[in-house]
Amino acid sequence: MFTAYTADQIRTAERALMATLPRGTLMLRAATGLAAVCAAMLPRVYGSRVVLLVGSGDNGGDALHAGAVLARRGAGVTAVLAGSRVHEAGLAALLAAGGVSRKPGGGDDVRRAVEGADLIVDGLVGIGASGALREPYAGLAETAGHAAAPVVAVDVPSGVDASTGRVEGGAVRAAVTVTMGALKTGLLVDPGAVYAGRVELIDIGLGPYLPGPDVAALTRASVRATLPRPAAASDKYRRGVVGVVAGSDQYTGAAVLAVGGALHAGAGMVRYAGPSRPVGQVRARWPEAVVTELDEPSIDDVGRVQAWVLGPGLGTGRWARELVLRVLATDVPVLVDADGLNVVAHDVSLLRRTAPVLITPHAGELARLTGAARGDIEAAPLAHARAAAAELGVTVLLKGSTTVVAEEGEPARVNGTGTPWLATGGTGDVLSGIAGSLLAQGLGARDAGSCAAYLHGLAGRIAADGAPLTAAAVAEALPAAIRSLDEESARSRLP
Ligand SMILES: NC(=O)C1=CN([C@@H]2O[C@H](COP(=O)(O)OP(=O)(O)OC[C@H]3O[C@@H](n4cnc5c(N)ncnc54)[C@H](OP(=O)(O)O)[C@@H]3O)[C@@H](O)[C@H]2O)[C@@H](O)CC1
Ligand SMILES: Nc1ncnc2c1ncn2[C@@H]1O[C@H](COP(=O)(O)OP(=O)(O)O)[C@@H](O)[C@H]1O
Ligand SMILES: [K+]
Repeated sequence: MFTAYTADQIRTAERALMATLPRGTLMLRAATGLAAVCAAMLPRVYGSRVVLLVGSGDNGGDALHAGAVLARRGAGVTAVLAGSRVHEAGLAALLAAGGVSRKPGGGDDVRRAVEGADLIVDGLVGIGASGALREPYAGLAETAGHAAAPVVAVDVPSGVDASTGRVEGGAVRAAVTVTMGALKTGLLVDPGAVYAGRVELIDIGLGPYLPGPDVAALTRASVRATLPRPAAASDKYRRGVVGVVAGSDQYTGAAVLAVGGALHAGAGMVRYAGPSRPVGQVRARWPEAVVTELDEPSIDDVGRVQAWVLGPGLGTGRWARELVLRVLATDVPVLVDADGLNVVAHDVSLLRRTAPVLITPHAGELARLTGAARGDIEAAPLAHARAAAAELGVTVLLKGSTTVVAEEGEPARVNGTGTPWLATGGTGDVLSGIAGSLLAQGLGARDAGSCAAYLHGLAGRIAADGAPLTAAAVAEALPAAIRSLDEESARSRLP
């Protein structure tokens, strides 16, 4: 499991560690690691042109010391000193190594240097930043964004709030973020995660001083350890039976896709219940599913299940409302998605029940549930998922380019295994089938949601492989995704 922390948590840990070490030690550890990542990104260090964007704090100090290392190896290093102050020891080290410094006000000089660079190091601000980038930092971030060279962000991309991932105004778009001591929450959640690129973690000895994490991200190993596997004595009932109440005569595909996700995620059996048209399609596509055609909105004849998937393509009329009431009245875990959420939006007290509830909204669906504006949710998904979990008393899986799973009293989980190719109709239906299947196999709502998001993202990558995917292909790629958990190499932008 990767763990990540807020800026305050990092600062407290750093202070405790620093008290045990000679002054300057931590920055030299950080700068040494940073220089190594930079060097590895250059075809050759000798003769390359490196531009450091340097702010007034220790983030700039890291960049300057790393620049000194690169200059000693023969790189031409130019530091653009953007702040009213500068880290004096860092600047002295750079100049002693043969680097040069410029002021951003120096006409076209700085722009030309940035545009002609082979590598740009963003040391404007780190965890000491507050609010939107001010000038001249904001202008430099924009200039760097137009340059051809890759940008390495020091600790966090400047303009991204390290604690929340919020971006007010502009921010540096990094190819790689070299983060010191521990991951920051803002590197894992949207929109910050989009700006961070690949994340490299430099160990500066902070580990023993860190508190419990703010958020966590599953790894291949943690998913492998959490996923239920059939034992020698398993039978289909003991592996877990999942019921799917989805689809309508208008939306038949959602039923097919949710059942497809459920079938490929390891449940012993999938029961599907719906009206005649989706029933026909589910039967034709998935002969493995046990299907009940409903003449009335009742689940009395569907048989026993260990968890329900409720909502994809269900519609929002009387039929749907009745089914939502009946499924939520059972005493097993329920996953509520899509139209199921649109139905309960009229009365969120329906979600208060003794057995677990996992809801899987995208930002628009969460907006309908909580009354928050969709744009506000997209700007701060973690905060909104947490607030919704507390307010509604459920586990919230908020979908997006990174997915957040929040449950009151627990560190939130974040997932970034997906690919933008997943932004296509029906992939959410597959996700609900996967998560419901894991609930039926006995995982708690937080584990079921976060493992489902992890596997869905991995299956999306396998299905896409650099080209458009279909939601059905994501369901079918799930076994390959589960098999790949045993592979050494991780398909992740995280360390
Ligand atoms: N502590 C440690 O042990 C270690 C720390 N390490 C490193 O130190 C970094 C933290 O350094 P830090 O605390 O000096 O803060 P930092 O992020 O450089 O910037 C603060 C200054 O920026 C400014 N500023 C703020 N907001 C702004 C805005 N919106 N727009 C423009 N300017 C803004 C403001 O300056 P002012 O405006 O007052 O001139 C403020 O004082 C950390 O991220 C890591 O890289 C590593 O070496 C490992 C060991
Ligand atoms: N840019 C993206 N990067 C990674 N995953 C994405 C991206 N956009 C969407 N997704 C994922 O695709 C799925 C879309 O689900 P949803 O919005 O419910 O679509 P639908 O209702 O069409 O099934 C979610 O799992 C979401 O996390
Ligand atoms: K930075």
